[in-house]
Amino acid sequence: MGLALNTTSLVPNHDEAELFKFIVNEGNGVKGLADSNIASLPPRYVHPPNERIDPKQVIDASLYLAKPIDLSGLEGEKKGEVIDTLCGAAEKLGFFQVVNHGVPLELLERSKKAAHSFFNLSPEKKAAFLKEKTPCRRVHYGTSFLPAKEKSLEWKDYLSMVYVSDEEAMEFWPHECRDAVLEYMKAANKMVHAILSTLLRGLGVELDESAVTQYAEARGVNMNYYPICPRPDLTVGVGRHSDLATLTILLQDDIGGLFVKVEDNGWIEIPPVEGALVINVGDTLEILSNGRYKSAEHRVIANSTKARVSVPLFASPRSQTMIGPLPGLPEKDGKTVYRKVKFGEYTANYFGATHRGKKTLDFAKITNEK
Ligand SMILES: COc1cc(/C=C/C(=O)SCCNC(=O)CCNC(=O)[C@H](O)C(C)(C)COP(=O)(O)OP(=O)(O)OC[C@H]2O[C@@H](n3cnc4c(N)ncnc43)[C@H](O)[C@@H]2OP(=O)(O)O)ccc1O
Ligand SMILES: O=C(O)CCC(=O)C(=O)O
Ligand SMILES: [Fe+2]
Repeated sequence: MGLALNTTSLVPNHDEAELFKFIVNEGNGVKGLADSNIASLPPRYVHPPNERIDPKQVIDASLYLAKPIDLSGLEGEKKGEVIDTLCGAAEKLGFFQVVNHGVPLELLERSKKAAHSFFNLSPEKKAAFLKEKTPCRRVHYGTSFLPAKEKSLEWKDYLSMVYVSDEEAMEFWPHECRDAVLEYMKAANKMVHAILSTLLRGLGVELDESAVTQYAEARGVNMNYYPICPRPDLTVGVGRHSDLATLTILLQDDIGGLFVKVEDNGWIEIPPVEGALVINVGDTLEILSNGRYKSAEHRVIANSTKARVSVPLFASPRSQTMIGPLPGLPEKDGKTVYRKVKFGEYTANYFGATHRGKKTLDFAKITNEK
């Protein structure tokens, strides 16, 4: 369907329902809107000023962000230093970047290209993966986070793929990206295990290898697409949130726009570094660590000159796995910050409400600390 857009005024008076149908229900996405050469931002994309980043809030990243960590050091004589840096970064900011991570750089390039290939498909082809139409509930395409519940929409389309088996992925994931995504996901396994094992052991409690494995045995990959935006200053790419999983491994391109919250309502940008992967602590790891490692609040801004892609890989427990502070930690810490919850229940709560910073953690937080 074509969409008649008023391209003259700053915030045109679109018919909101028609716009929603075009973007969300018919699967044109925000890319479909951007491709119709809008010169201004529809009101549904305008976020309140307190949800946008004021440049005055942006702080020098080097005050908080460690230099990219060379993971090859985990196997050499500097092992102790690398372990301390990883644990320190997870504790202080909850975000860090890694290089020499073992994932071939050529695969990172192919994964970013695969994301462009998928989002450049015709709206009809992408719409075949909408939640209501997809032949497999573990793969779906969408826009924003929870469009039906959100007052203001995010300037982002996404494809979400939860991995269960090669057979399912080969049959149901979009052909344009499935091979690169599967290879990327598998090539990252060793790194994911090494980072998680290091962080959990850094907590100083007894832990066997199977415990490390069970907290990161499930895999999901998203591909995010942020089209060129006429007014990035008025909207958001992804709203303030913390991630659900144990660890997120984020592949970003060279455009930038990912910001992490620090003290006093300041925000730092995670700058694109060629060949590096961004790692962040998710809610699950904050819970497992009894609050020691920080599931940092982050968000993405849109861009007025280039379309951005990112490919987050989520490592999490299976839905039936119970998550709570690791045995021995509450005793060691002298307090219990989180209760035990089934990961599937935590997931349902996470996806049940719109982005609201770190509020998702309240579901498992013990309010009167014991
Ligand atoms: C979009 O904008 C975003 C997103 C985000 C943040 C994103 C994330 O952090 S995503 C993290 C990964 N994604 C998810 O977990 C998606 C949420 N999950 C679900 O909706 C469901 O878990 C499901 C994927 C739809 C599966 O549901 P269901 O089929 O009901 O699952 P189960 O009953 O648990 O399992 C059925 C069956 O399958 C087996 N199984 C399930 N998962 C796995 C797995 N990962 N690996 C292997 N096997 C699996 C399970 O064992 C069951 O088998 P049975 O034989 O027992 O039947 C942030 C910001 C944004 O803007
Ligand atoms: O695009 C990015 O850089 C981050 C996206 C994100 O935070 C997410 O998908 O959870
Ligand atoms: Fe995120």
